[in-house]
Amino acid sequence: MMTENIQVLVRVRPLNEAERARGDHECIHVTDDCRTVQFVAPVAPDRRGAKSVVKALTFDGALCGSQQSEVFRASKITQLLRDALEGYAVTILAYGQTGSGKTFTMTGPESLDYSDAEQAPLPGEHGAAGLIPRALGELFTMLGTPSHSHFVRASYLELYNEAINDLLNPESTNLQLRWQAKTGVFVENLLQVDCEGVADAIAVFAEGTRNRKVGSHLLNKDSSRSHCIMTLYLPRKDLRGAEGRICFVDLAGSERLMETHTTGEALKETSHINKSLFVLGNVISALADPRKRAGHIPYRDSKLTRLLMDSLGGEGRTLMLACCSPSSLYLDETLNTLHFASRAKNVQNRPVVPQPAVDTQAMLIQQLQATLVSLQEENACLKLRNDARASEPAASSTHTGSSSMSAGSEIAALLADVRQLRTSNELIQRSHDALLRENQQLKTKLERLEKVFYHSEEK
Ligand SMILES: Nc1ncnc2c1ncn2[C@@H]1O[C@H](COP(=O)(O)OP(=O)(O)OP(=O)(O)O)[C@@H](O)[C@H]1O
Repeated sequence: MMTENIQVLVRVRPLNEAERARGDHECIHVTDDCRTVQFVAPVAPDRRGAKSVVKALTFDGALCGSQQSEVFRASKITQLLRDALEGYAVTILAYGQTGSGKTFTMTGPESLDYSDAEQAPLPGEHGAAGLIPRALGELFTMLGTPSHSHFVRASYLELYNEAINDLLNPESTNLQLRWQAKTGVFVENLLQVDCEGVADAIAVFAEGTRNRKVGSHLLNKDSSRSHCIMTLYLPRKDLRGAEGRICFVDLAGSERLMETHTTGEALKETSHINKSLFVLGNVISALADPRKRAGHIPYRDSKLTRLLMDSLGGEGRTLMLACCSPSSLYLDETLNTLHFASRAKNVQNRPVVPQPAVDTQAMLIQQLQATLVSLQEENACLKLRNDARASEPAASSTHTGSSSMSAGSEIAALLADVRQLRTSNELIQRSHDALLRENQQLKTKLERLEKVFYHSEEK
């Protein structure tokens, strides 16, 4: 099976007003090759007294500035959407310290108002729109409206204090993670909304974004307090092939409690955020290390990593957007992000389009149904011919003795055919019903087995 490393793109935002006013300087720099990030790393003083050294890390891409269209291009979203339409599970994951620009990159600036689903700006209307609205626009440009090839359904969840909440149905909280052979890990009872066109998809995105938990602290006045995942499911209309999907993950940012002066409920939120990011770091470290890769990977230590199992070392295709602040004040956090991103680059996935299991029962039922329909048609045809013959004037049927004899025997033969067809219709109908019952029993049995398997896995 082909392996493929997680793709990593680094985005360095510009210094903000507060940082400039404070006199912070830029401590990282993207070089002209648009792949390398240079930074001044502190080291223990050497004999000549030097305390820092210029280092560089290379990624699949690196950019700075505020141009959203550049991020869209560099992320190769069009190709990723094509992959998802083909049946792959694609994930785009924004990672970085609080205030580093994850939400700006995924959604857009605060000035873009998604608070009213009806009035939400459509992609193309605003150059500052982030990756998600742009990807929604691109998807429907590719599919056309209405789409003839795929259905599009969307879900939007947040992971807040280790509880999964449905952002499209705010009453639906603390949802459970389940597992089944066909889909792997999934969130039970998570609402999936049909999107017929880009306006529907943007309205869904706006509704979920409005319901996200946002808080304010010293490093970011609109800080995400939860990890959010918007997923587009893309089943084919002809029911052939696997259902692809594309997930947009906007992680909450790690933060230093001392600096954000966090207390009370916010302190609890931050501890949960930091803990799940810590587990994410452990999972990435284990997967990035060829000696540990084959051993135990601690996915089960947090819901976030369980949700991302397929994207990290699994069968999906993943792009990580590592967001960084350039401010010298946050050099430590930025170096953490860059080293995390560098490890993530070594994580290998094995992207495959899952082959739908061949359901022989279903195929047999389909064949029987087709036979039944053609027999019914034939039957109706024969009946018509039969009725027509029976109503023909007697004169014409008694034209000659022998022709009357042959017509009579033909009718008798036809009636025998009809009787035979009726009998075989009934037999097919009965075996069809029996197969349906058997199929239902097998499905119930399979669900029971999956539950047992899932519970034993949980233990
Ligand atoms: N590339 C950029 N260009 C201009 N402004 C940016 C850029 N990235 C981020 N910003 C601004 O910086 C601030 C923080 O960004 P954002 O809220 O996206 O950070 P975040 O990483 O999502 O933070 P948190 O983890 O706390 O939610 C916002 O005011 C945002 O508009």
